[in-house]
Amino acid sequence: MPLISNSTAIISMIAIIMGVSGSGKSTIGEGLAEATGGEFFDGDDFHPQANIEKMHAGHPLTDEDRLPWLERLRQLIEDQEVKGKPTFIACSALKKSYRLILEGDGDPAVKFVFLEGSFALIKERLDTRKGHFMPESLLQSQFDALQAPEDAITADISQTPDAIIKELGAKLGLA
Ligand SMILES: Nc1ncnc2c1ncn2[C@@H]1O[C@H](COP(=O)(O)OP(=O)(O)OP(=O)(O)O)[C@@H](O)[C@H]1O
Ligand SMILES: O=C(O)[C@H](O)[C@@H](O)[C@H](O)[C@H](O)CO
Repeated sequence: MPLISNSTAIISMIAIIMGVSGSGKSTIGEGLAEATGGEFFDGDDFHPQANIEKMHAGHPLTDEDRLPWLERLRQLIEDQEVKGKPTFIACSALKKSYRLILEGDGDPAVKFVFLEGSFALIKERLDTRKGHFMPESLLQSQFDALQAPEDAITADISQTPDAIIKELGAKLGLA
């Protein structure tokens, strides 16, 4: 389902697909990358192992835990900007202060895409997800930490993945 209708390369579009655990960041980010010929990165791959182990043990991360992770993701963003390909990064980016780190000094290439959904719907999805390190028990702490962005592109996650990808492709100017 190619979204880009012409061969014009999208220069430095870095979309941070954000939201609580289980909101669909990886599913949608991978789908957008596939649909646009862009690149997808799972933010979890940039966590220190200690963070993964802490979450797996059922403990929420602190601002201090997340700082090195966010700094590594900012470096990824800067590395990707020179490639001139659409880039999609799954990253919870729960707080405004985290988003300020990711967007550097107001980097115009960075766009936040907020996947919005209810606790009940996301809990239901996490209950059926298998083989992931993140326990469903941490979902409330994710909502507690979430500071919804005022100026992000948003999508209602009660839709199907395909419908969300199509909607976001258009909102990102990729269709
Ligand atoms: N729009 C959707 N409709 C139905 N199921 C969905 C949708 N989006 C994602 N899912 C399913 O919900 C679960 C969570 O999705 P996903 O792992 O992509 O979320 P995530 O935000 O990346 O989670 P985490 O932050 O914990 O890695 C998966 O089992 C996925 O298949
Ligand atoms: O900021 C955080 O608390 C973490 O990054 C979590 O969001 C996990 O990365 C993700 O949800 C599990 O895969």
